[in-house]
Amino acid sequence: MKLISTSNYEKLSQLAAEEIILQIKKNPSLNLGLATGSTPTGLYKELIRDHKQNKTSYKEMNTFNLDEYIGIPKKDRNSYHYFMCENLFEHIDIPLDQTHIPDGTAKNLDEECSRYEQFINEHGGIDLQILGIGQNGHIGFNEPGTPFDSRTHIIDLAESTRKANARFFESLEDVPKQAITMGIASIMDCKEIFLLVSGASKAKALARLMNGEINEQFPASVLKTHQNVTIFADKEATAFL
Ligand SMILES: O=P(O)(O)OC[C@H]1O[C@](O)(CO)[C@@H](O)[C@@H]1O
Repeated sequence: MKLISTSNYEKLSQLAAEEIILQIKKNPSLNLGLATGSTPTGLYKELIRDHKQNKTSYKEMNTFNLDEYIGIPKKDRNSYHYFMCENLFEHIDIPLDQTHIPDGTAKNLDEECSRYEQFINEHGGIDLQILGIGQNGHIGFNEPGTPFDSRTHIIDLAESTRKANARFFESLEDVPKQAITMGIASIMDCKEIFLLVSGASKAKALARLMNGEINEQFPASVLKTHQNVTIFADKEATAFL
C-alpha cells in the first residue's frame, strides 16, 4: 500500500481528484467505483469543479457504487442513490443509465446481490475503486467479521455504524438496520483502489491498518494483500502513525 499524506482535507481531495482525472483522460470509458459518506464529498466537489472548468467528460464511463441501504426508496434523501445524484451525477455529463447502485428496495434482495455482482463482471470489472473506512475498519458496509471471500451480500449494520451515520437521519431509529454491500472479495477484484482517510476520528483505524495484523475482525486489513492500493490521508488521520 502506498500512503500519500496531505496537510489537510482540501489537499487530499484535490490530489485524489487529479489522479482520477488523469486516469479518465487516459481511458475515457473507465469503470469507476464510488463510495458515499462524508469523506469523498470533497473529491466529488473537485471533479465537478474540473468538469465545469476543463470539460473533462464522463459520457463514456460507467460508475458502480459500493453499497445502498435496504428499504430506503431511491428518491428518499437518505438513499445513496439520492446522495450520488446530489453530490456528483447531477453536476457532470454522465448519462444516468451508466451509473449503477445496488437496489435496496428490490423484491428479492438475494437475487439483487447476485445480479449486481454479475453485472459488474459483465462490464469487465472495476478499474478504480474509491473507498472510505469506518472507525471500526469497515470498507463498503462490510462490518468486522465479514469473511474475506464474501461477494455482494446483505449485511446487518453494526450499532456503531448506525450511530455514526445517524447524523444524516432525523433519529437513530430511522437509520436502516441492513444494507446491500459489495463483498470484500468483490472489492479485492478491483484493479486499483484509492482509500481516502480524513479526520481525527479515523486516526486509530488508519494506525491499525498500517501497523496491525490482517484479520477479518478489521475488514480494511485485507487491503494489505492487494497489489495496487493508494491511501490518501490528511494530517489529522495520520496522527498515530
Ligand atoms: O466517510 P465517512 O462518512 O466517515 O464514512 C466512512 C465509510 O462509512 C460508510 O459511509 C458506510 O457507513 C462507507 O460507505 C464509508 O466509506
